[in-house]
Parts: sequence; C-alpha cells; structure tokens
Amino acid sequence: MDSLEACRDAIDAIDTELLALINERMAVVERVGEIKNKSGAPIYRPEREKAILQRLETLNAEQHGLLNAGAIEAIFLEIFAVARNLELPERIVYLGPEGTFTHQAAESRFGAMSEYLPMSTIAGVFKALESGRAKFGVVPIESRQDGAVGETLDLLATSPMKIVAELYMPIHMTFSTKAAHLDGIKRIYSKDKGFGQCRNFLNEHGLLNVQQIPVESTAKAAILASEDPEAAAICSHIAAKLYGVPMMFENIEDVHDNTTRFIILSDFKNAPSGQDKTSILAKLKKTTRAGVLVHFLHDFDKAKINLSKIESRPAKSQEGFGYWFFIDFYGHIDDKNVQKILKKHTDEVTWLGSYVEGEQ
Ligand SMILES: O=C(O)C(=O)C[C@]1(C(=O)O)C=C[C@@H](O)C=C1
Repeated sequence: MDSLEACRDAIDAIDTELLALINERMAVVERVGEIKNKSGAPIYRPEREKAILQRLETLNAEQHGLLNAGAIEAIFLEIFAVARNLELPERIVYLGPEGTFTHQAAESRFGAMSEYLPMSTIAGVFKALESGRAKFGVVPIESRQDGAVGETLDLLATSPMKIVAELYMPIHMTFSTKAAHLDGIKRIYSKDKGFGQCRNFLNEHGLLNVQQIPVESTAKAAILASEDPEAAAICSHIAAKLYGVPMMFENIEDVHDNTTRFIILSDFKNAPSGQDKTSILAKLKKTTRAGVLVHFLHDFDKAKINLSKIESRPAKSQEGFGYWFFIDFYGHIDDKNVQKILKKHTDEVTWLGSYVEGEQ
C-alpha cells in the first residue's frame, strides 16, 4: 500500500465495515432502550460505560494498539452519547449561556447530538430538573484554585436531585476584547471566580485598577464584551470564538493546571461500579459541643472509609450560627460499611449521590 489512493481505498473499505458494525451495535442498543423503557430503568449508566472503557483500554494495551486511553475514551464517549439518544432522547440543562465551561463539560459527556438547555443561574438548572424540563443537569461544584461553588452546595442541600456523575475539566482563560490596545479598556467582565483566577495577569498588565464587573458567567462576559469596544472579557476560548471577540491574550490563568470539578445531576441511583465516590450532607446536632465532628468522622475511620473532601457551610435553617458539612468519600451507598454509618446517623445525614470517581 504505497500510494495515497491505495491507502484511501483501504480506509474506505474499513469505514464501510465500521459503519455496519456501529449500526449493528446501535440495533442492540435500541433493544436495550426498549427493555429499559418498559421497566423505567435509567438510560445513563456511568458505571457500565466505565467498565466498557476499562475493558477496551486493557484489550488495546494487550494488543499494542495505536490508540491511547484518551483517544479510546473520546471515540466511545461519543458512541455512548449517540446510543443514549437512540434509547431515549433526553434534554440536558446546564449553567449557560452557550460557551460556558459548563457547556463544554456537558458536551464532553452528552455529545454533539443531545438537546441542550442553557440556564443563566445554577438555581435555574436545579429548577428545570425538578420541574422535569430536563433529565440531566450540569453545574460546577468546585475549582482547584477557588474552592467550592457555594450556590451549588446550598442547592444540593435542599433539592431532591442526586449527583449521578462527576467530571474534571482543565480551565484555560483568555483576555478577549474588541479594543485595539490595553489602554482603551475601561471595564472588564467575567464571572467572579474568573477575576480571582487571573490576578497575576491583571497585575502584570496594569489592569488591577480597571473596573471589574462580575457577571453570571464567562460566556455572558464575552457577550457583553462583543457589544462594547471599551470592554474586555475574561472568558473561555469557546466563548470568545462563539461571540466573535478577538483574543488578545490566551491562557492567562495564574495556575495553568487549574481544574474545575463539575457534577451531573439527575433523579436516579447508580449501581455500584467498584470505583465510586459518595457525597453526603451532615447536619450534625449541637455543632457547638466539642468533639461532635470528630466523633462523626471517627466512624469513617473505624469503617476504613477514606474521605476525599470535607467542606463546611453556614447552616441555612438552624437556629443561631451553625454549620453543615459536605463530605465526599470513597465508596457507594450500597456498601455495607457505608450503610452502617448512614443508619447510625440517619436523622443527621442526607445522601447526595454515589457515582463513578471522575478522572482528574
Ligand atoms: O448497557 C446499557 O445499559 C446501555 O444502555 C448501553 C450503553 C452503551 O452504549 O453501551 C449506553 C448507555 C449507557 O450509559 C451505558 C451503555
């Protein structure tokens, strides 16, 4: 096969086989959809998708395939997204507008074929889910640099929606503007966290004294900057491109491996995958009494359960000043040792979801 033409003929022949195989797979998927729709079982099964990816990655390594794990994931995540759509088209609501990092996160999991509904606030995402306007919701929950997204935690505390998946995405910011020079810029728009993540850049470019206007999202910042030549936006690459704002500087974030953790919300419980995390909210009684939290955490130690995170938030509905604790740990709600703890603290703990641990 030394000519370009011969190579292309070979590719065409392989693509014909691939297409037939993918269609064959989708016919089986359609059958799965019928079975699930009869029983009302959830369509999205992150633990099954994880198992498929792991099996294929192992197989690929044994066969010394040319694809790396990232490539296998990219191809198959899109296949899963198409498959889910075939089983039952489901709408995904996310913190918009179009072009937010959350939009990017949602697309990475639900593919190009799904129907998306952008909301301008995190509360709007929860509302759309609770009213049944969408099956899945995607919101940010924490950033490596700025910590927790308080609004998401507060809404998790009161919503019946559960976390069904988590995903980590690297965050790169641009400084985008229609102005020709930096000194023509009178205001900068971004999400509040956007300013925090680019403090060094703003300082180095003498922009700390320029008015900073926090808006709901980095995409909204790009829209505003697209309408105002005296403004700039700290926003994503996608948003700058989508709204036609030239990028003056790219990758302006202080920490280049800045990552945001997103959660996917829905109304079902995942089956255990063997590599799960669980999120709970602990409203411990009498938080002013010494040792309450220590005693609670000691139960995890005794049960040999590792915590991955603990975050305290001022309680919203307790008398006086109290705290709620958002805790993530390794394990699934159905695990025996987890059940034991949850039963012991049944009136203090709210289960927020068990889901496959995301790759960082
Ligand atoms: O196995 C299932 O439950 C399916 O629905 C099939 C399938 C797939 O394409 O392999 C699709 C969606 C689920 O999220 C997991 C796997």
